[in-house]
Amino acid sequence: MPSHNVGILGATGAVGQKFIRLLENHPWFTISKLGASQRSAGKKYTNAVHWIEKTELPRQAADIEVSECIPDHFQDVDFVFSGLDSSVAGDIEQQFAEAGIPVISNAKNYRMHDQVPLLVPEVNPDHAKLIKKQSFTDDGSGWIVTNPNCVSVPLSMSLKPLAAAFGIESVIVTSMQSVSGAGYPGVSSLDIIGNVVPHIGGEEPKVQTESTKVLGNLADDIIDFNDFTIQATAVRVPTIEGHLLSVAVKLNNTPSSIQKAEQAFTEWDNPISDLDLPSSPDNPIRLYQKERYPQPRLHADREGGMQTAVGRLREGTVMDLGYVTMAHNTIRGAAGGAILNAELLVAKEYIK
Ligand SMILES: NC(=O)C1=CN([C@@H]2O[C@H](COP(=O)(O)OP(=O)(O)OC[C@H]3O[C@@H](n4cnc5c(N)ncnc54)[C@H](OP(=O)(O)O)[C@@H]3O)[C@@H](O)[C@H]2O)C=CC1
Ligand SMILES: N[C@@H](CC(=O)OP(=O)(O)O)C(=O)O
Repeated sequence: MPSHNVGILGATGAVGQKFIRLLENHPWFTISKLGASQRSAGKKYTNAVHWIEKTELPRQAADIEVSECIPDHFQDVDFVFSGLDSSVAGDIEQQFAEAGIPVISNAKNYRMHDQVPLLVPEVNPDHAKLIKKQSFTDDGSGWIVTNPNCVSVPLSMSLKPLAAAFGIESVIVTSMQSVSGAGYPGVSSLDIIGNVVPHIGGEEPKVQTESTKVLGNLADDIIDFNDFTIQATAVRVPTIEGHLLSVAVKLNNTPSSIQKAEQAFTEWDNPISDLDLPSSPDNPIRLYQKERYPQPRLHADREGGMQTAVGRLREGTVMDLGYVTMAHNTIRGAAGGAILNAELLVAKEYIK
């Protein structure tokens, strides 16, 4: 696979740092530009960033001079990843796409746009075709692809096998979200230590819509959203990484036994397994049988933080099934998910 030069917008943020760590020694992508706000521009990355990753700041990134997020400064990259703050991501990402620089974004701004794929490679790889409908540039060179919110990722991944086997009518989900989801410095320690905060601003509407787009059907260049309904409650809990979701689901066709529901997970075929993408987990969904699993501290890092865990699968009393699911919010739910999207788009030759 040819090597690609990439830029990172929002490189100094919590998600930007995760991009830098995950791209160290990436076989296809080399970081050549880093962008952040005026506050950081002109400084060496090592002096601009407050590094919060457990691993050493990669040498190659440490010495890069941070640029403002202006397309002219990024002319030598093949595409950019965006971990920008959503208050600025909309305008900046549009400017890059209009300048003919593809944007693989983790921000929420374009997720629900008609022509923007909301991609989870194992769930809706075909939605990438929407790229060709975008009109940021006359020649189609600039476009935007997004990944879903860090709750919508494990929700979509875990619903996919059930949707394929039984169809989904409705979902009730409660997400127990780790503090890293709020970035750095994030939630005040006085609010979260020894406590649970039963509200995360703006989160529930995203969770209630994004997975119906991800699980929608693309026909004639239009996504027909899946018609299941979702009721979401988003809660901040004092874990550090890994969002754990409690899910209850009503299906169109009730499985005849819990074993049939288990089979939906264990026999589900990963549609991109043949592509051998560098960040692709061997087992994108792991079904745990132990009643006390999955747990954020024990399992969020499995398969490089790219695996979605499912457990406590059981018959429901009000709905058909209950289960829990969990994924690493800043890897699978953010930077790692965006990198997997980029790998898919290289393999499918949207990025040349
Ligand atoms: N944390 C998480 O788990 C997840 C986060 N996200 C999303 O990812 C994005 C980033 O989140 P996070 O990393 O936590 O946020 P941070 O606040 O940690 O980082 C924001 C980044 O945006 C840059 N920035 C801010 N203002 C400007 C500006 N005017 N021009 C250019 N760059 C600017 C900052 O640069 P500087 O340092 O110079 O200020 C910094 O690099 C958000 O959209 C968030 O919603 C999505 C999923 C999960
Ligand atoms: N709101 C999420 C993180 C986030 O920034 O989500 P989004 O990418 O949808 O804005 C959390 O707190 O865990």
